Amino acid sequence: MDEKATLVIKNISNLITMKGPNRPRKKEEMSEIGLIKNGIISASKDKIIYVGSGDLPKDIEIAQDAKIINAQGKTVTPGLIDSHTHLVHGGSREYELFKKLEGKSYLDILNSGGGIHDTVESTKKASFEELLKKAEKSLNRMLSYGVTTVEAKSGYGLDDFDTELKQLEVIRELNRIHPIDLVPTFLGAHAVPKKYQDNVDKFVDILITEMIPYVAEKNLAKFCDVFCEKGVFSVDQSRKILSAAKERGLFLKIHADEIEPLGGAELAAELGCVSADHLVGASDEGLKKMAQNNVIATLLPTTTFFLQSEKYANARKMIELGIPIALSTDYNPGSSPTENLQLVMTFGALKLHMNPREIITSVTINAACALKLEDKIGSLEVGKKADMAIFDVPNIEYLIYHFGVNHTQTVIKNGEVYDMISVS
Ligand SMILES: O=C(O)CC1=NCN=C1
Ligand SMILES: [Zn+2]
Repeated sequence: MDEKATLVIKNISNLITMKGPNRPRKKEEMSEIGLIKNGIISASKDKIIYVGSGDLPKDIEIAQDAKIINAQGKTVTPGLIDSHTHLVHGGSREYELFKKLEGKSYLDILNSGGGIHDTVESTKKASFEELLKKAEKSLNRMLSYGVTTVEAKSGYGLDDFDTELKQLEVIRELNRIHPIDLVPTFLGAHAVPKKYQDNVDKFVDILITEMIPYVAEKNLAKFCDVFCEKGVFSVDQSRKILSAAKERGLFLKIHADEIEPLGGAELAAELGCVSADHLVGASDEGLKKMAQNNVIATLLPTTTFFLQSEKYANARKMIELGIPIALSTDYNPGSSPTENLQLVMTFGALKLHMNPREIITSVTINAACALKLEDKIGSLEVGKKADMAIFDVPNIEYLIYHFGVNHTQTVIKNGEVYDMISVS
């Protein structure tokens, strides 16, 4: 073999490879995680060159300056993937939490001019540098949780296109300077701007004729997303926006049926969205159509928790129907102010009743598929990116069970080693 090993992780008590087809895993496949006991994995620079058990084959030469890590008693997984975040934003909305505790709903606050509109103001006022520094701090936290790829949306400029573009340019700069790989999503249709409250269709036209063509032409986003929700964008308006984006070559995502069962799941199936996200209120009909059209369900249980709802997305029904599940933080200042994807995994168990293997699948290969990156990441197989997390836990069950703390010992990103302090 001509590539020298620059990294070897050996004596891995639990090596979770996620070996399998490079497509969204569904039903029982979600419980097949490619576990190797006493595993060994090796990389040459940023690519995986060997995965197995025991020792490296004799024909693999180890470079003089290779990093050798002993993972006895540890669990190694593919780098975790957070496939739905509002990473780049100004300000914060801690005061909103206490309004909700007084009984105000998320939509009450939004429709009375607060919520997303407050973050729009803060993001508009924030400089490029301030947004970059704030997002960089969150990315460092995400890396510390074992996350190696993150989707990041615009959506706090709305009709102020310069602010939408500022967000997308911050994401592009973060991609250049930070180890984590970011995937940009245009979410100009995140809320109806105040000045278009009485003429929503006018704003829809501006999105379709001006913003989306520009974002697509400048290659500033891979996905287009829309907040399809009662009092935000209707199914028809969402259809127009996403259809225009599809015509311009963007892949599609949709915030669907987060609070009210509007028909976002049905629309996701109709348009061939890569993923439909939230789905707390999704209809049985909509879920069936998603299954028939291979739409991934990206579930965001910490959002449901933070909105103090007792009704969680019906993950068990979705898995039964054959819908692939991804899990994500939905990190944002209003409804899920946490970067902790490990905590989301615990919610996957306690609130979505998923088993530990389904949960690992949902933050690795299925999340990679939700970003159309399954050929590069999401499993530990020869030729894929050397993106891995070493958790200081005896097995994946412990990673999910001992919650609210950070179990990461080391993160490997593109073959580079980032040691974290971890107390299991
Ligand atoms: O409130 C926010 O800033 C983010 C969000 N968009 C749709 N649901 C939550
Ligand atoms: Zn969201």
